[in-house]
Amino acid sequence: MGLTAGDGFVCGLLMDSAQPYCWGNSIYIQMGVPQPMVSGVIYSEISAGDHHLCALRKPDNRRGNANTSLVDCWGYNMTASYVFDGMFKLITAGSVFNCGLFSDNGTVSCWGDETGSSITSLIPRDKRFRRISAGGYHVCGILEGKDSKVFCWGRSLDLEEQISVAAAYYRGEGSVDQAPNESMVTVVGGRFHACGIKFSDHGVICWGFSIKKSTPPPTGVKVYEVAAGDYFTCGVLAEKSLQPICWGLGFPSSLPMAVSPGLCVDLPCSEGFYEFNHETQPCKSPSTRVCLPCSTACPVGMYQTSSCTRDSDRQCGFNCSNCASADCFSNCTSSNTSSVVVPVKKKNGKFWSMQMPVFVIEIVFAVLFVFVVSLAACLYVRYKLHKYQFVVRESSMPPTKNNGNHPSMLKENSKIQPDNLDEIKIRRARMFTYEELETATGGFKEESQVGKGSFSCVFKGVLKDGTVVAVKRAIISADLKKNSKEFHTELDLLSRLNHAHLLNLLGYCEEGGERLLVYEFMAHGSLHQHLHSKNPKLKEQLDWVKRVTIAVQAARGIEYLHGYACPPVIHRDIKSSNILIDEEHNARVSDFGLSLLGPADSSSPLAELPAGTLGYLDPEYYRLHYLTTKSDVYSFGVLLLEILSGRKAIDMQFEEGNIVEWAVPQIKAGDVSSILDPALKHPEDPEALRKIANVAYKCVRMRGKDRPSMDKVTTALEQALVFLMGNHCSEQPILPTEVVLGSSRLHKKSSQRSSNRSEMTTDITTEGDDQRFEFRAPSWITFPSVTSSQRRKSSVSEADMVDGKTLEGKINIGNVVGDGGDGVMMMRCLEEEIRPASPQESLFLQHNF
Ligand SMILES: Nc1ncnc2c1ncn2[C@@H]1O[C@H](COP(=O)(O)OP(=O)(O)OP(=O)(O)O)[C@@H](O)[C@H]1O
Repeated sequence: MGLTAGDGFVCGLLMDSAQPYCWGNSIYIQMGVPQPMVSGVIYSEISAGDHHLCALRKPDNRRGNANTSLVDCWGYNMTASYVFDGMFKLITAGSVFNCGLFSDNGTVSCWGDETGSSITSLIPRDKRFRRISAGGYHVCGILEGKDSKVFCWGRSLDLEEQISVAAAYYRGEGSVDQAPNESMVTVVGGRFHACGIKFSDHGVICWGFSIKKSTPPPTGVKVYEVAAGDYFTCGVLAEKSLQPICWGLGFPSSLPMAVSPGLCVDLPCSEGFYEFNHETQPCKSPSTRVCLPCSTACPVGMYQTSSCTRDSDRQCGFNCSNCASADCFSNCTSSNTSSVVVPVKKKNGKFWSMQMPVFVIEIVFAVLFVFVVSLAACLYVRYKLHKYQFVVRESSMPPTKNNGNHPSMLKENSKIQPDNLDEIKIRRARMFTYEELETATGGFKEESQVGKGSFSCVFKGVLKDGTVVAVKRAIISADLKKNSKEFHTELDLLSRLNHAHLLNLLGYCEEGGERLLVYEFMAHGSLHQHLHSKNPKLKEQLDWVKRVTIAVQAARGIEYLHGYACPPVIHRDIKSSNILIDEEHNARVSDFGLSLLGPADSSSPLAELPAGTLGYLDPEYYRLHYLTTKSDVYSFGVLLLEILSGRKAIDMQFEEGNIVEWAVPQIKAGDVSSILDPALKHPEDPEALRKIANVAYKCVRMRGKDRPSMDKVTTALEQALVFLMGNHCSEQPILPTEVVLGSSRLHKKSSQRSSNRSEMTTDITTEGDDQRFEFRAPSWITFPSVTSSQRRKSSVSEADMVDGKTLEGKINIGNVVGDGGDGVMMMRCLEEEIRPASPQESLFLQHNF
């Protein structure tokens, strides 16, 4: 194979040096010729897994190793040279392993991550293969012999278990190692599925698991070649067009017009191959042709009608007088049971004459049906619109600040006046002209640039009225559609959300191809810049208290997204560069470009293709597309480890480059001090950091359902912060005022909380996530908003209830504000912020909760 691709990278064999050359965006496979590379070595074949590449060396008879195979691999966990007794015919890569097929005896040898795949221990030693193809955690091969049946093996128990958990999002008859009992010409492997081309009719057949929204494999078409991606497969249509077609999920949307089923080689084709003659003529030179391998035998139940010739493959036919398979029955007509194969033209003619009236009736019926349904739909929509307009006219209430912000109201309004939808959604954000922002940032000059993301550059700017802002300008790419999507997601979400620890959107600009978002300027940049700065002073600026405060604040922002926004929002890209720090070192969660509105019930996950940042990606989401709010919890766990250790989520300069794999064993062993950032002095009492490390460890558990929810994480972090600060710091509020505007979910939450009170225990940092007591921060951390006030109220009473004692003594709250004076004031604030629900809002609440 001269071209192969892994996760975010592609490699090809260079024509001149016959060495691999890679490009793309992978931290494991660098651009260029992979290193280390032995000079002068040439390769015959390459194959790439998720994060690795293997290349089969061309045999070098001069070195006397004629009967050995040498394979060089590079990338995650695989960089080494592997030597095997015997010659490999081909090599093939799964996600985390590689296999080779020996040419002399058809046996297989595999190497790589055995724990993830069990591939080596499951190799069928007694079987001989003609060809093999590996997918995610399995290998399928076509067995030698007349039958050409397929045999697959390999699995990950862990994955299988996860798939069964996520069964609602996968479909499939069984696991991928249960191949259908069919003779096949070729087979390929995806992540949890495999597909093959059937011998009988060259149609495709797939098995294993696929994601629910996947499109099914094509039927009734012949294909020449197939290739598989993680969750999709593509094939080249054999008969007419040589057009590629894909099925499954997540395949490329723009496909080339026609694809040659092989390379053009000089005529004549070698023995066992036939010339591929096609009207599209894939080969330019008249003396070259694509040579395709002749099939070696006819499948069971068929017999040879003509042998392999120079320009045609072996032809096989069914014996219609003795059909034993469904394929045979469908190929033979009842009127012709004695003949071997019914001539196609005759068969078609008769078929059409019988079927035509039926088709005509069906089409007339379908047209009538569509007409009636459309008419009914139009009448229904008209009726609804009329009703809503009536409700609006009836409503005497002018749009106040709060009711406009209410998501439910946005929904209803959008139904009433579709033309005003955009206006309503982005009502809080001001529209800027491009010129205004260009002036504010000095023409987007380089010195104004404060950061750069994958899809945008961020500039510092000063508006005419003196407001300092950050202007995020989407990098103008050919894919304006993608830019616009992320732009609108962020614009839409930020316009609806409002929380002290979410970055505030001030405005936007959408002119021509330009997409700009205007935010409050965060004077201290991102948490990433602080934690990973080469400047030790910048690192030290965030001492332990500041770091943990930032963690608490970020957790609150995310908790708001999950628990109080309606519908809940899954951020999908929680990482240190998306936690921004303002002048007073308060944290704001930013970058909603990838966010999704989740299902109201977090136990029903979204099947979304993975997006996010490597190192922070929830494995369950990454592998299974199982996306819930717990995916954000995983990323937040990685962020906590980053805060504690000062290490990047993935840092290949360390032997254990992945922060989770490095830190979790140490936390589990109780050795938290060894993961703490050496740039900071260890605190006198490391208990608080130990608690945070435990929270982080729970957040990064493999299964989402074993991770705590964000509200529990926040509670535990707040408690740790109190431990960390001791008495002396408790005089001043360290967390700024939260402002949470109306969310209907709120009402449910608070009532749930009060009804749950009796079940609550003390600490999520102790084992067992069902411990429900939500310890809340002491009152000097002010919560004059709805959520916060309610929390505070319940916290005080909950704290009072633990073991019948108050917790004051235990945690030494210091200047606790009693439930008297300030508490009353806070409740008044609450009423001012959230007015009583309007009739429409009440209706919405009743309807939804
Ligand atoms: N409001 C802001 N104030 C100050 N600096 C900001 C602001 N917003 C972003 N930045 C800086 O710009 C950088 C890039 O931000 P952006 O959100 O575009 O990308 P990212 O999240 O780092 O990367 P990606 O988009 O690839 O996930 C941030 O890391 C931060 O340093």
